[in-house]
Amino acid sequence: MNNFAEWLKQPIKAVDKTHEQKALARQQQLTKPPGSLGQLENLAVKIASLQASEIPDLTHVHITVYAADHGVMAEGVSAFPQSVTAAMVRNFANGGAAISVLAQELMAKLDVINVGTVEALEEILGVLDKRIDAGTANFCQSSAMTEQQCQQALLIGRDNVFSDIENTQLYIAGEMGIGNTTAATALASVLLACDPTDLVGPGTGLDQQGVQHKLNVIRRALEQHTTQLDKDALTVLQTLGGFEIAAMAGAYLTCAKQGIPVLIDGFISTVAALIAEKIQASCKDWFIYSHQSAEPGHQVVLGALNAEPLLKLDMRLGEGSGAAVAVPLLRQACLLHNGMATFEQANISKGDK
Ligand SMILES: O=C(O)c1ccc[n+]([C@@H]2O[C@H](COP(=O)([O-])O)[C@@H](O)[C@H]2O)c1
Ligand SMILES: Cc1cc2nc[nH]c2cc1C
Repeated sequence: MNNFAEWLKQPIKAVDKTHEQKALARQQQLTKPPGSLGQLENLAVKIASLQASEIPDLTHVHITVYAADHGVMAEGVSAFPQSVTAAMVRNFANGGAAISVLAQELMAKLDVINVGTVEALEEILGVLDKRIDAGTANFCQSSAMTEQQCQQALLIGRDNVFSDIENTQLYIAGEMGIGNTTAATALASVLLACDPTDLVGPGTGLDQQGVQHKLNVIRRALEQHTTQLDKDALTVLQTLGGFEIAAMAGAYLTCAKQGIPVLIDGFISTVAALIAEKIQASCKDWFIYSHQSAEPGHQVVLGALNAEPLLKLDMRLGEGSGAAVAVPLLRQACLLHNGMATFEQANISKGDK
């Protein structure tokens, strides 16, 4: 049995129902009309049960941005050139990207991992070089990844979760990869058995004509790989995915196996969550969905996962930025849960009902 197969077969950790009940009971005792903190109550209960704790705590957030390039960029599927992926890796490390700014404010640990940019980057302080290849292959011509590459990418995500697991109270995976909305759209349309028209969108900013071309490219790829795409989720991932998408799926599965709550970001991150869920269904018990991105397919994928995103801000940046923006809400939900007085403590009547 190799490393990968052993990891894959490890079960997903069961969520602690006792702490869910305890947290629900506490919410009923806090000095507020029951339910008046709305979704913040559900969030606190969810985090308390995922952390199996009476005092849910999100001081230590681990954010990892996975960056990679996509062979399908040869078909002209993005408003931006491929070189932006590598340039943004430098920007993450220099502190100038949105996620760099947000992570600093949250006092989160920020990792940047190069899983496969076309450009072989110089050694950059703050960037982990785990480059599998110079981008994936163009999935209009062949499978995006070999089986071995796909496994390697999943395990990069696994290893990143383990790298700071003792300190991690919440994990966020972000991505950077010009062209990756094409890969994510193709993956989701296969995994959800829907037409790519229902999912395809502008990504970084294609016009209507560009979106139509992107749709045609995706259709061509789906026709080319019909036999492969009829197989399991791992084969679908290998055929149409990206290194960063596979790494995120590997990280999500590992969090769910080890019992670490995950805050999911935008469209591409949610497609990685869908892949993880297709591999081991109960992993989604560990997921919290931060926001609904402006990319039209996101709503569809969230719906398929029965997910209720916390925010809808028309963001469509990726990098884990939407998830980072939602962290203060989660923290405030925990603060209220832990810090508010009970009716008994404050000597206030609970009312008749
Ligand atoms: O997170 C999202 O919902 C999202 C929606 C659209 C685009 N993006 C980001 O934009 C890049 C992919 O867009 P594109 O048009 O090059 O496929 C990639 O780096 C993503 O992080 C991200
Ligand atoms: C500038 C830029 C920054 C990004 N961050 C995530 N995806 C991105 C795409 C572009 C184009």
